[in-house]
Amino acid sequence: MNRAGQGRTGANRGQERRTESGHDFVSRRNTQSSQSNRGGRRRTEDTSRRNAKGHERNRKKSHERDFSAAAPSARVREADAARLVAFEVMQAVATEDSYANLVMPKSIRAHRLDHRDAGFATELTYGTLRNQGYYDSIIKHCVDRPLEKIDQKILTALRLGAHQLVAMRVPSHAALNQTVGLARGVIGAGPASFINAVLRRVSERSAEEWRELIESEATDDLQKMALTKSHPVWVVRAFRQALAVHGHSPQEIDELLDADNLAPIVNLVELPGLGSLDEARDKGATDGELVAGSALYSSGDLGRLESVREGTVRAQDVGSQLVARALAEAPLEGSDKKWLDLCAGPGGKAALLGALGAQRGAQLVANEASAHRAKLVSASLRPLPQGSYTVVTGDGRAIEKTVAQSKNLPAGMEENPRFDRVMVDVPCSGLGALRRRPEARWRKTPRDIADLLPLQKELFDAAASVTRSGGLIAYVTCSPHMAETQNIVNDILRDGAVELLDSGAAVRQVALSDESGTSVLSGEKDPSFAPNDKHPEQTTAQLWPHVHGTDAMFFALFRKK
Ligand SMILES: C[S@@+](CC[C@H](N)C(=O)[O-])C[C@H]1O[C@@H](n2cnc3c(N)ncnc32)[C@H](O)[C@@H]1O
Repeated sequence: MNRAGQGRTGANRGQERRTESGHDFVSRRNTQSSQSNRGGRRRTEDTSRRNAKGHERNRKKSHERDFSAAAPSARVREADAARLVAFEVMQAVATEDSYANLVMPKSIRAHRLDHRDAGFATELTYGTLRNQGYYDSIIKHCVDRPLEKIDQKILTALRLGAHQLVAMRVPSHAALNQTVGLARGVIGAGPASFINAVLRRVSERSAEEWRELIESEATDDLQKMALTKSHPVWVVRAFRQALAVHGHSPQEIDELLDADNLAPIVNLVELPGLGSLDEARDKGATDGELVAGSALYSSGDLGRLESVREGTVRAQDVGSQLVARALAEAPLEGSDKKWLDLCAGPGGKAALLGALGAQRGAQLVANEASAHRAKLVSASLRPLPQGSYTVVTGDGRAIEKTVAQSKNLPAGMEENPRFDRVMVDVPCSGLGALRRRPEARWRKTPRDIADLLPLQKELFDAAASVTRSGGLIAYVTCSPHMAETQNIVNDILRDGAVELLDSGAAVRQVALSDESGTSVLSGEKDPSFAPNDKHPEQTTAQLWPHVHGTDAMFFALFRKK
């Protein structure tokens, strides 16, 4: 006789587990569907329940739900692996200052998540990190104490639960039971019942009702935007100012913040002369629309591409590709054999620069202050021809000394090196890469930016001091914050050692062209801005996630006098 549950296949069992755990999800917040969802009341009008295929059936109203009706013996007592990964990564970010994008792949591997569960864990982690400020505003309504008084692990579980309830199409019972199960497994029974009570309160309002409530609490438009788009107020203010300064309407701030809250598609670059995107194309990659040699890849694990494993094809934001190419291709009179990347770690731009240089017989010195990151630069440059590059470790402000003491410079560079092209991609706030490093917005403060400014200027000065007369220097930051961009440029120009070139033209020139031969970065997509009426040809260039689909990369190209 067949007893219930007997005779199920492994596949059946997997399917069942997924349905219980709610891993058949669709992200709701910050997507087209979330916007169209706004009009609908999830709780009060929607009385159906989703099955594994996403069809809604017999969904009960919130007060009819039986979240805790399960007998104690049937309650989830353990974390499912995907939520455990999300919890671990969130904790590492909160307590160890870790970067989610570095911890996530390791945790996914350690817990052996399959492709689908890895997707769930990634969406859960990144979505929660992006919208953390918004979820905290919601959680504040559901607890009886300030959030600072809540243990970090409990807060992490609450944020994860809030994201599932408010923004993912995880059935509410699964979001609640599984998150409480996670808490029971990794925090303890007492905290789990607190989390259960708080998340039940979260689930009593629809996503739309929460949005209306949180918006109604804002004291002005800026705060409203900061609350609902989940960015700190000071960041919203800085972005709005940067948009205006770069010739955009401050109204675009809405689109910019939305773009920051969307996961970027992975961009690939083939190292010129060394790699080919053909393998990636065979696996579904499509050619990039902004720059040659790039492709968009959304077919999962990059490690399955041999070209990626060998390092000749790499994941790299298109903004980074554009600025590296813009420096490499900008017109230069005279010698063009010695190139320098002053702040090279982990080596993304250095690899592209080095490959472009090697095609023209130029040699690259890649410097990095941190020994650990210098190793990453060496790994990144390994596919380049031997003798075409050297990695050195030292404070960029002492580059002259570092180069003079280096034992393994490319031949011909030993004595009094003066460089022809120099990249200064300064350490910065990273506010331009919030799509990829969602936690940075909560971690950085205006004070951090103020602390970086002297270093940024000093690194540029050191770069200029080892550039030959007539040589080119690119000042690059992955931030649109005025203090790190335009203000530094003004400081640099005040010293008079360099002149600003048409940086926008340099970027436009390396972008793809349409059928009529016009750069795709013209018109509304032109990244350049002329700050000076007397010299309109002297421009800086700012890329934007909502306009170009890139990181908010800033580029200013100078010529040494
Ligand atoms: C924005 S990242 C560079 C990114 C790199 N260009 C790439 O595309 O992969 C800045 C780098 O500067 C390094 N750095 C920080 N302080 C430095 C200093 N005083 N001298 C040289 N490099 C420094 C950081 O360790 C970091 O690796």
